[in-house]
Amino acid sequence: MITMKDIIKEGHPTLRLTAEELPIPVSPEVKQLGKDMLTFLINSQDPELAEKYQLRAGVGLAAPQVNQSIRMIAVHIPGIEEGIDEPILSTVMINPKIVSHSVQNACLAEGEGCLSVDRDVPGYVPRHSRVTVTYYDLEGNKHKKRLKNYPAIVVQHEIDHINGIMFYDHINEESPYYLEEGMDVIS
Ligand SMILES: O=CN(O)CCNC(=O)c1cccc(Cl)c1Cl
Ligand code: NI
Repeated sequence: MITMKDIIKEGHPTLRLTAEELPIPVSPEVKQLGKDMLTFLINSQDPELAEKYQLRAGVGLAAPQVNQSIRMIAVHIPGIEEGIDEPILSTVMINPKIVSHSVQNACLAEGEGCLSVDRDVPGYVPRHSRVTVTYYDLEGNKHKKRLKNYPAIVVQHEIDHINGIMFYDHINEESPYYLEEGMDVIS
């Protein structure tokens, strides 16, 4: 199982690489890694397991964060009523690609955090408010999803990772809470 010791931290060169596209269908090893990444997220959101294995909670994870420079991400975004209803989005995306996006930008009111960054980096992270993403699942099926709000933000954070981008690269250095015209602040 993936635990915090498997997650590389900022300064590790792999986090700044552009990850390799994967041939479809993926190998059994890549399939297993994808499943392990999703399981990590589910475990990290379970208070008992998180405590037991000292996991920091995450709603997304990208393969480069476990030192695999391949274009695979996992997202597990719980429903509002934690544990009661279906997660909003729970899947592994292979070769995810933003094929279109809104002109409008959005950011999370609380900013963003990253398991590969052991420090708080305050500030708004401007991203596309809405995205259309194509990707392959672990079985090799192609999908196209239109995302908005929190799921759209999380998927963009993960796709950044496979392109060697960290969330704080987007924060305005002079004025971290600068709000661009028309920016949607998501809370
Ligand atoms: O790349 C994934 N991580 O680093 C996992 C930890 N961060 C989060 O779960 C997280 C927290 C806040 C906003 C966003 Cl967008 C994300 Cl993604
Ligand atoms: Ni991250």
